[in-house]
Amino acid sequence: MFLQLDQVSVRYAGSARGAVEAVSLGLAAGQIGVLIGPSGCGKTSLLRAVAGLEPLAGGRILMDGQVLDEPARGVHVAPEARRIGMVFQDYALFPHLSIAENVAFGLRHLARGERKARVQQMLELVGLAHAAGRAPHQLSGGQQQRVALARALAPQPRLLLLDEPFSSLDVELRERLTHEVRAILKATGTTALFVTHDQMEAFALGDRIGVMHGGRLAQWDDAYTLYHRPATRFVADFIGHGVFAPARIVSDGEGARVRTALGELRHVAECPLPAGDADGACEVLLRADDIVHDDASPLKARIEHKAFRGAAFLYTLRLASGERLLAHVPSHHDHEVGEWIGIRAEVDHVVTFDRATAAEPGTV
Ligand SMILES: Nc1ncnc2c1ncn2[C@@H]1O[C@H](COP(=O)(O)OP(=O)(O)OP(=O)(O)O)[C@@H](O)[C@H]1O
Repeated sequence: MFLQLDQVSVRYAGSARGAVEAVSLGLAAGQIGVLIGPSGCGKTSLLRAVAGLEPLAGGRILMDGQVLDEPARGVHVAPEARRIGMVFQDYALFPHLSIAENVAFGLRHLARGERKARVQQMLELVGLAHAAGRAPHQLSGGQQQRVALARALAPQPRLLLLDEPFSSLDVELRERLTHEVRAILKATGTTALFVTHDQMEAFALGDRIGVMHGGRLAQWDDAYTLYHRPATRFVADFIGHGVFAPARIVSDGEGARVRTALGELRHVAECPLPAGDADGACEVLLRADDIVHDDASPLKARIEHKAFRGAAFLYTLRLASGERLLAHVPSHHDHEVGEWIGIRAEVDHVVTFDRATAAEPGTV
């Protein structure tokens, strides 16, 4: 792995609990990793630790085989010696310097001609060659953030760290820039680690996504696995829309199935089933896209709430038995709150958990 974190912990003075607790992850060269999780879960602290800006309380960080931090052996490579680039939320361009001068800022070690060529190349990469002579305030927020990216990439860092780089931009621009930035990072073969709290951004950007919770890394996987095979109840709850419904695992001559209020679910082979009770009691994750609106279905649910999501409605439904469900329904099926609609479950990945207890194993 190009970037390797082993059991990394960060603890702030005066705080009983670690901001980051024993996090291990690996990122191959050229891969993009994304850390997501609720506010205060330790994403920024972990990113700052990789940058060398926070000392480790334990564990070690390696990049390209070199130990950057290992407190047990007294190793700490200074931030400026790591060749790590950073991009933050608030552009942080120098207001009194032109766009070209901003990009040239970290290139003082290069000869003049080479520096000029690199600046030109970087500005072309982010599509802003025409703005080289302008001042930062003459550019839009999205353009300024592209300059910040060009400035961070110009010294050819070994790793790029980006902390919520799009969070001050509006949704549409954010989505476009997310794709652009991924394309730029891939074109330059840059290994990068992002922090975001936006799932869609994480899915669009990350080759590997880490969900953090209470300082710990709950799961580190590709987007597909994270969504379809969440390792913990917290991850299942945090990613996507869904509910945990009471269910029972039955196993006989026909193989294992999960019996729910929506009928029996098969396709359980991919996901490990919990040990469960002796009688197979468990909870099954039913995502909004597992519940299909079907007028012909004998199973009916009452619409309790609906939220317009563009192409689809997110319906909150209630079965006659009292169970609550969420369903994504194409928005041309515009039913009223209070109406009963036919539904059925179409679950390709059946994910079960032990029946809810106060605390989930493996999380804090
Ligand atoms: N400089 C600091 N001194 C003391 N405690 C800190 C410091 N910085 C962060 N913390 C605490 O460490 C924990 C993790 O904070 P961190 O900023 O890493 O979380 P985050 O996931 O990035 O949050 P957000 O999404 O809100 O930015 C929090 O409990 C926070 O209050």
